[in-house]
Amino acid sequence: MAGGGAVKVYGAAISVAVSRVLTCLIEKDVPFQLVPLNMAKGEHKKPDYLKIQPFGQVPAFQDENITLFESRAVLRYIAEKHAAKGNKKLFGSNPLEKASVDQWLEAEGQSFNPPSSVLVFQLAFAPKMKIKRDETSIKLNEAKLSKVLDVYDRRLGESRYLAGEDFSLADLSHLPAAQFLVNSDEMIKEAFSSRKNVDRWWEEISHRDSWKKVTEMH
Ligand SMILES: N[C@@H](CCC(=O)N[C@@H](CS)C(=O)NCC(=O)O)C(=O)O
Repeated sequence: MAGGGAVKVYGAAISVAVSRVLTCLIEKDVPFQLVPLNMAKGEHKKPDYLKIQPFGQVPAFQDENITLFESRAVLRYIAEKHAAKGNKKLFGSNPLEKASVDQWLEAEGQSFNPPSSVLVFQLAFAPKMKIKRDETSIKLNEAKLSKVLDVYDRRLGESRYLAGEDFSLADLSHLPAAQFLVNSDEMIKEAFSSRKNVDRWWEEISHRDSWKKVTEMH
């Protein structure tokens, strides 16, 4: 993956926000180096790391002398900087297409992510960490996620992907959390598969080569 001048991504591929960035780099054919951090030992809270990710989270991203954080901002940067490389359709090609990608990328961050991130923790990580599941929170967030999926199902009845006819950053951004959810809970798997258009969309995006490569790194 790495080559001379490769960009650096700090964190582990298993992390949702890190694998979002890795998928984008693979789609764009941009060589990268994954720099592991030992989060169990709190390396993400050490002063040196806080200089590049002041919130003490992963990923942090480094391209020559610039550093960035916030995975969705990093996606936009990679797609703009490497507009002529790899998948050229990830971030649209005119202001209106870009606005549509941005709109659905915001929907992922503002509407899909809040319930999904709670559910990923409760259903995928808490059991491994031997933390007791919070059933009330699971029910509440499953209901919130269902409402979001209803909106997606209607939208995906009108267009092949969320932002239009091409796979974009907006679809890509959903992959990591959605994969944890459908893998770890039958009810959520059913919430995806019982919605015809969401089901078709999920089958299509989750089988992309870029995403398969990232899941192999998990
Ligand atoms: N909004 C941030 C979220 C990053 C985030 O939540 N990272 C998690 C892992 S997926 C993390 O570092 N958690 C450890 C912590 O918050 O201490 C982004 O998209 O980059």
